[in-house]
Amino acid sequence: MSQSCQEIEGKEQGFSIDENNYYHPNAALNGWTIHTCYPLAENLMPMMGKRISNVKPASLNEKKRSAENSEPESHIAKKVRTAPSQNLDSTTGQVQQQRHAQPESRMASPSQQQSRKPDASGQYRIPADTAGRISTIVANSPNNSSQNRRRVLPDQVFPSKDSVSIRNFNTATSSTSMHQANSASVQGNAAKPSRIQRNQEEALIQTVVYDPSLYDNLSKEQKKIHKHVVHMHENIFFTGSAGTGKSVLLRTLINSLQHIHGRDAVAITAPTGIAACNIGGVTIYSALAMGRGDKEPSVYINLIRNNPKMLQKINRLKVLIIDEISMIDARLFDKIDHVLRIVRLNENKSFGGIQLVLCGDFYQLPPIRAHGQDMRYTFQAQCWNRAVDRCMELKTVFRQSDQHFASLLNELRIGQVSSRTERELQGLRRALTITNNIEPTELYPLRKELNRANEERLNILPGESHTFRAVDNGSPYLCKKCIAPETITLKVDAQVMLVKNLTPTLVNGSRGVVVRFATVNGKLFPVVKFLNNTEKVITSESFTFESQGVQQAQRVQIPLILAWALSIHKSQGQTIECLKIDLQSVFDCGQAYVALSRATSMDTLQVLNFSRGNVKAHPKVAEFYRKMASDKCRI
Ligand SMILES: Nc1ncnc2c1ncn2[C@@H]1O[C@H](COP(=O)(O)OP(=O)(O)OP(=O)(O)O)[C@@H](O)[C@H]1O
Repeated sequence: MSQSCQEIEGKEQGFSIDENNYYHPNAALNGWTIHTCYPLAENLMPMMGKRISNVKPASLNEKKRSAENSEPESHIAKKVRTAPSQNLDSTTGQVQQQRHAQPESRMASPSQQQSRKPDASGQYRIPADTAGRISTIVANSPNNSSQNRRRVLPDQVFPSKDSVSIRNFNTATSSTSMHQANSASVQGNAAKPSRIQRNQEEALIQTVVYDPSLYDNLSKEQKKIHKHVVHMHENIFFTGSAGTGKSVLLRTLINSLQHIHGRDAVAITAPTGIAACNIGGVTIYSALAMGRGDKEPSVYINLIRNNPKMLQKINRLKVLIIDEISMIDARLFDKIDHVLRIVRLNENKSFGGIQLVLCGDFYQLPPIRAHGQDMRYTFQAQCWNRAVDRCMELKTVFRQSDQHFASLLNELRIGQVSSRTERELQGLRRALTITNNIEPTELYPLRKELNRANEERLNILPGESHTFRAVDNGSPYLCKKCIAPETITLKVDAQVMLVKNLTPTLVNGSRGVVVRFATVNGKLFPVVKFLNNTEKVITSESFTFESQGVQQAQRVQIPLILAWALSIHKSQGQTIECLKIDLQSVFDCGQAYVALSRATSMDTLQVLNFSRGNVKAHPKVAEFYRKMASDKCRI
């Protein structure tokens, strides 16, 4: 009896295992070398460094194998993580052309047998359990082209003709292991790779390590969107009210997509610096070298064509992620579509064939538009219907556990506030109690209001002032747009907010209070105690600005802003524990909703000047969501 995993893994790939557990590679695979073995890999370890040609794996203990077969996925994953990496040192041969071999019994499981048949769309699926167990990398192209590589995630679907790179992504040590495999390859005996090949491999190694905990922590509805984006490669717009976990899902998608396609193939963008910073991206304008986005498409097309580096960068893109899509003007969206189709020489495909992942809530802040321009949401763009395959809506609110508060916020979202809700919100005028020496963050619609509020609070503090000046390089225009201020004056007890991710727990938006100043390398820096009780010396960080693929400006400054008061604009996308909002001068659609929905509970929310009159939702948005609901686009 001979079974081939060809059907599971891709058309031209595969090997057979006969009844004696001998591996018989297909002709196309003859000569490939196994480099890295992770899980279940006691049986594969002896194969490392050997070419696939009648290699006999170490025999498996049948009992153990059947026990493993019945183990849940998470157990398997644990094994993966603890696979002994020192064994990898023995690897020799070609780079990362590796083969996964599974025991016969596993391959014959009913779910996998099922998976050998293409689904309705003619694609093949690696079942979740198989993907979790797969341990090595496969490349079936003798050219060893990195384009032929893809990572397999649980339940991933892929076209049968694809070359599939299978790698255990469950291990945090995977990049190290790849590196080991790679360096081992340099010692290889057979076809020693050239420097160019090695560079290509190095580029591949830069790929992102998959973090399984991100996916595991998603809710069912979030996982469903993940599947449509990552495994079905659809152009998706996903939405949901504030606090439904859009950003959390987006971060997971970014991790998965970068892991699969490589870092450079995924553009992570947002319309504003702070929103981009929130997801570790750049503004859409800088990602696509579109300046302020106010010129004709032909200008950008020429600019990109005349910049080989930028052209290469854009041609390499496989996914374009745009967060806070509600703030992108329809005209800009159409312009991006036009430019990408032309520069990528793929005029017939929306966005030049790049997969779109759009995220946001159109009930929140409206598009950034030039003075006097009419409001046009992205869904009003000419290319919207053509470009977006599916709209999906998250329904479970995580930010507010109090259902009453969540439904009250929903009234604000759609701009239909009952008189009872109005009374309730007007009753939130009382002052809040101060915890941990951190006072409520105040939100204002206008920048001048918040600057005034911050300065007033700083002036009241008795201590000595310390001013930190940025060191700028390059374009002053870009430096001015930096999220970190040109100068910031601090005193002990000043309330501050981080504007850069420093550690997994101290991220952009983390708030704290300056507790003292400390000298580091002869310079004075503030020591901040954050809400989570972590104390950290905040030293200077570099903020860089890229345009057309090259760095245009750099600002070196401590990544802090005063945070007694913030603009509603800057607050979008944040969760704020203790909040004071003055709605007197709100002027735009969605502002009141965005401001109030930052709060986690009514107990930690103070609202001044609330009236039904200053809650606005745009009728076009309401119509769009009504249509979406009637099209049954939601989850
Ligand atoms: N699957 C989940 N399980 C538990 N908590 C979650 C989950 N997803 C998100 N959260 C939590 O919900 C809160 C809001 O999440 P997030 O900021 O991603 O929401 P959002 O939809 O992007 O909100 P906004 O539209 O206001 O930017 C965060 O505290 C986050 O940790």
